[in-house]
Amino acid sequence: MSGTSTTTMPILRIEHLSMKFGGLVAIGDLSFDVRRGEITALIGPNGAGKTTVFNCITGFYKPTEGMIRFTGHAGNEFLLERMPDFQITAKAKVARTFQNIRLFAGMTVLENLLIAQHNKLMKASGYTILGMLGIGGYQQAAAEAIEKARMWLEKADLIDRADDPAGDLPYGAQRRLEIARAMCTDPELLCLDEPAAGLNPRESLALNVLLRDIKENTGTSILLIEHDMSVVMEISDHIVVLEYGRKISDGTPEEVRTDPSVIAAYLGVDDEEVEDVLTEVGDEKVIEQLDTGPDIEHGPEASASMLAGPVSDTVVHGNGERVTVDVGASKAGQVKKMAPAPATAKPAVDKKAGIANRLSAPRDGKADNLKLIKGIGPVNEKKLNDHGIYHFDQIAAWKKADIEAVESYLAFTGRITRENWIAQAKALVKKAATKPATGRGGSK
Ligand SMILES: Nc1ncnc2c1ncn2[C@@H]1O[C@H](COP(=O)(O)OP(=O)(O)OP(=O)(O)O)[C@@H](O)[C@H]1O
Repeated sequence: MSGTSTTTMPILRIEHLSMKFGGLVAIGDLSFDVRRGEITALIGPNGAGKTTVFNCITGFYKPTEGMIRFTGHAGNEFLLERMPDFQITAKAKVARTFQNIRLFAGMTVLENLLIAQHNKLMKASGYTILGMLGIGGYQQAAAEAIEKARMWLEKADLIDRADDPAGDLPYGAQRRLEIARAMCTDPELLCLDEPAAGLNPRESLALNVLLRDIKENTGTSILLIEHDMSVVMEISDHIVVLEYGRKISDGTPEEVRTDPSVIAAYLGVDDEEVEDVLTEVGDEKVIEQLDTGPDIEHGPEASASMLAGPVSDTVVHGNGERVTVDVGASKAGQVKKMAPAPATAKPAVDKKAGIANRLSAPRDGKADNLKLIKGIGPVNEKKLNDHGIYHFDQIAAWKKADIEAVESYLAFTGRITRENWIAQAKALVKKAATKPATGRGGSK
């Protein structure tokens, strides 16, 4: 124990954490802080290692390497990686919930909250029957336990269901009950594994309210794993992003939201968006590489990850063993590697110049709806407009050199031909010509 003031110390400091399962590096050299009194979110694609981090913090796994330093509000310091799980709960006061709900379904809602305080009540009884019958502080402890349960039932908006079996509650209410139950143990750190999973928007909102209440009105710090970005961006003070067990971003919601590595690895759920980011910072080779998907031979076999593949880089463990996997697996890493663009890269204006039939503005101030061409989404429509292409007839008239110039800018080699944009554009021009009143065709 340090005994020093802890006001500026993070409640949790993860330092060079690694966790290896056989040849798979689920977490590699991960360091980050959970600051006191804040909500920290741990995000990343499926299989990125988030739950493994939780399992290391809460003592379910012993990490292969690294330190997990917990500093309580009174200056009490613990190295969690050295403690058995029950001590992490009891001494360090770290509570957690799981991805799948683990309530006592047959007990009432109130009983679930009382049983969470069982240890404290037993202690008050002096572990004797006489104690439980009223000698000593048991009665008072029991009254306090009921009062605390009542308070959390109210905060979790469950007071009307106190006497119902927990298993009868709707899903979102069960999630809140789990959190209320964890809070009845007076944790200093609350670790929540996907609390918004499966919730409808109304239930997500109720969850946000509850978590904000915990942050603002208790001393409890929260570490949250969550896929629901509406929850993460709304309530988090600090976000740490993992990809293949490595940290790729760490900052405020705004910083993380605009980090190209994150967009590519996780937030850019749509391939076109990933390509969009890469177009800004990379070249088409990277996109072609991504199109081929992950290298299964070097990665975890049956991971749930949509980006599942090799864990990147090499990790050297204490025993001298090295685990090396394909560096090229990380989409975020590829984006990072490509930025900033090399000084020799051609400026976009050169590529613009390559399209022969550019216009400075749409004719009659009205552009055609280029999204009617299969393969052109809103992002590419905007890019085409930015490059002076507004009308179907412009696309219909493209020659080989124009196609090359456009593909070079959009980084979609072969796509215009593959998706037959020219023929689609010609058909739309023809259609518009037969309905001149709609003004859709744009061929004037
Ligand atoms: N006990 C284990 N034995 C072997 N491999 C494991 C074990 N636990 C996790 N892994 C592997 O470690 C990697 C990280 O898994 P983890 O569950 O931590 O990811 P996650 O980011 O929480 O994913 P999700 O969002 O899908 O829950 C995965 O490839 C997973 O298969």
